[in-house]
Amino acid sequence: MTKRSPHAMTVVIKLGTSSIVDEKTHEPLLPILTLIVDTAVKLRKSGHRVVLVSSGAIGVGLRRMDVDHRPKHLSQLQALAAIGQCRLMSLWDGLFQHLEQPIAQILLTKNDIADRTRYLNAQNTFNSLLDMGVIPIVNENDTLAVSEIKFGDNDTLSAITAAMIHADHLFLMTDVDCLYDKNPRSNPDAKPIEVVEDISEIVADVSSAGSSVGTGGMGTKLIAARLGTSAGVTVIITRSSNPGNILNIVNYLTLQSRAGTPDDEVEELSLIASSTSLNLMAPSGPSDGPPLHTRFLPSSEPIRDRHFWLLHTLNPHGTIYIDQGAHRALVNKAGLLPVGVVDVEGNFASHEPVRIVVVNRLPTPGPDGKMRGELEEEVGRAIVNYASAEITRIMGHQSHDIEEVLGYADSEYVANRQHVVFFRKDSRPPTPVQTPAQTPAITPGQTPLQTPGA
Ligand SMILES: N[C@@H](CCC(=O)OP(=O)(O)O)C(=O)O
Repeated sequence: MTKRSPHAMTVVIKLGTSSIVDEKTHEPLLPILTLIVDTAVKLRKSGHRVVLVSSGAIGVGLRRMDVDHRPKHLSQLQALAAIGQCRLMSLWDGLFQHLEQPIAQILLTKNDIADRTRYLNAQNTFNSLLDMGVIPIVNENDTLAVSEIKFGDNDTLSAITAAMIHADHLFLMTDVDCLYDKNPRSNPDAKPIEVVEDISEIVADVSSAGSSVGTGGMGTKLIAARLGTSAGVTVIITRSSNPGNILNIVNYLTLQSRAGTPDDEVEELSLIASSTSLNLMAPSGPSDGPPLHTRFLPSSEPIRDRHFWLLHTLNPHGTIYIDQGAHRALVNKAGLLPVGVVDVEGNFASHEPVRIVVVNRLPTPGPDGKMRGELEEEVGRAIVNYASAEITRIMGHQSHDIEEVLGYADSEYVANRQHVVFFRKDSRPPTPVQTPAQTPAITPGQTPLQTPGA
């Protein structure tokens, strides 16, 4: 087992398909992979815990089978992923082997972690591997995943992984340095966005699509940033062709977080930096400081563990509409009583996750100033004590009537308070990923962000 340094950070590095294989030839991009391996091992040697989230199975499979284009059929994609994943891992293992760094493969589907026990098992396995000094390499289990149980893109998978293991930093490596306030290609005065404090305040131009072999793009990175920061992870977008930036940024952030700590500790960190051939005092960015990147600051009230799991890893099976009184009661820590339920949608069983939507029946002025009779807002998620058919029968009733209505009463609550979780402003789930042409701005707000591709 490796002894943990007091300054050890847990760092997740996500590499998309376009950083792993050439977009046209699908040949592995060995220079980038080698530099990532070098960086990951240096981080390990500095005492940090490292997880790689590596796409590329389908890309490597395309090369192996000499197929030019990503096929449309799911079973063909899954077959290519099965072919490519073992070659991808053998590529990583070969490179890490040179530096005597053990690795492990973890393949996940959303279904694997929707079950609480399996989620905890995955978390324990990650922790054991990290304690053993191993670098886990994660990918979606493409061969098994169908749309209902898919994370969909590895940006989201990396954010869920980072949240699960309480990572300090998540690096989303991409083909641009950072986000800009304007498109830098057409606006020479475009300024890099270095720090994003509140992701819900920004409008993102997400027209930078993913590569022709991957599924992600800048839109999914912002979604991942929202997920990661809500769980207390600092999310960083930086250029994948220069993985050495990761070391500089981690050391910069470590020093920054220890500002005001005794000199001997800072000296120790500087020694770590110099042992990894870094000169913290010599900036490689455009101004004093770390290399160019966009850093999304973590929430000061992170949603972790059970609450994160409930909000983000479960696909809701239906919706319960509640009135404002029930909402107030939930906010004040009471359970959800049937009397506060006004409608039910979907077909779900007891103990399944559902959306909680508050219905405001009082006429209220809409954003355009016009009065609206009814406003609905999804406020959170819950695991219910009753099935949809049962809730439809008991809604609007007092709890003491449940037995009379159903013939039995398993609980006085439709959902116990500890099984209800509310979204915070920064953690509301995003709308499903759409194609770039359809993708709207992520959140209405003040600051437009752009990428050079936009
Ligand atoms: N799991 C898939 C990759 C998913 C995907 O396309 O992710 P990305 O390249 O990050 O947009 C694979 O290994 O090919």
